Amino acid sequence: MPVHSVDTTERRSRPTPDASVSERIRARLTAANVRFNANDNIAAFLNEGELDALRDEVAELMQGVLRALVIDTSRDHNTTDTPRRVAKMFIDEVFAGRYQAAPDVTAFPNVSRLNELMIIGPITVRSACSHHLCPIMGRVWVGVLPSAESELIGLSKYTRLCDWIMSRPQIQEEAVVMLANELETRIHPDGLAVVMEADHFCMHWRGVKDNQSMMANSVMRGAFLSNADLRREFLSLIKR
Ligand SMILES: Nc1nc2c(ncn2[C@@H]2O[C@H](COP(=O)(O)OP(=O)(O)OP(=O)(O)O)[C@@H](O)[C@H]2O)c(=O)[nH]1
Repeated sequence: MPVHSVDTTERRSRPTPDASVSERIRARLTAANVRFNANDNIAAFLNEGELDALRDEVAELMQGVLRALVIDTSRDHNTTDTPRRVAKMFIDEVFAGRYQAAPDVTAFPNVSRLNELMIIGPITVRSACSHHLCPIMGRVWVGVLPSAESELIGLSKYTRLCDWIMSRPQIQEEAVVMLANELETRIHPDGLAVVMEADHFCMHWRGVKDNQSMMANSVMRGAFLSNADLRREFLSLIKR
């Protein structure tokens, strides 16, 4: 008779001793019941040194992808190091927003009780779609209407936070909402607006091959929703 029964979820999420590093990380996320979609940050579930091991694991699997594509990486000098390059690009560059902790953002109290519209942008966006992992390149504008109780953050931090959120595979509709949530939590403004316009290379480079179309979307919160004049002022200023 077993001394205690093991819940099937627990058993499923427990890695075997020879589990790969990605399996160990996934087991921790599953045990904590934490979502790990393509656009989620999982930095809190990585242990010291695991990013290096994860890079090695991705490189090894990438080698398998090239093999399956019938590319002779042993004799083609251009592709010999491609698996490692791609692994490094995914983990340390284009999807770094999944694996790195949020940037440090110093917040200052709004001592002058500023309550005028601020606009930051255009902030360059580099992201990727979660369907084809093709680039999404675009621009973001942020409008903030602070309240007396708001925290103010440095200008560069808008770009850092935007880059952190965008450096993940995702869809644009979710990206703008995630960015708005992040800014709202940190600034506690009376109103927040985020507008993004971007080119999707899954539409330009492949698929429909429509080079002209882009996507624009916006998130309006608080005063930007309730005050049409404020919304108009923001939208007319970013059009300049
Ligand atoms: N809504 C939305 N769709 C996106 C975004 N990025 C890419 N897509 C679309 O996601 C869809 C994926 O569609 P699928 O039919 O599964 O993939 P597919 O057969 O390769 O589609 P095609 O691109 O039409 O060749 C495509 O229509 C893409 O254009 C985004 O940010 N938001």
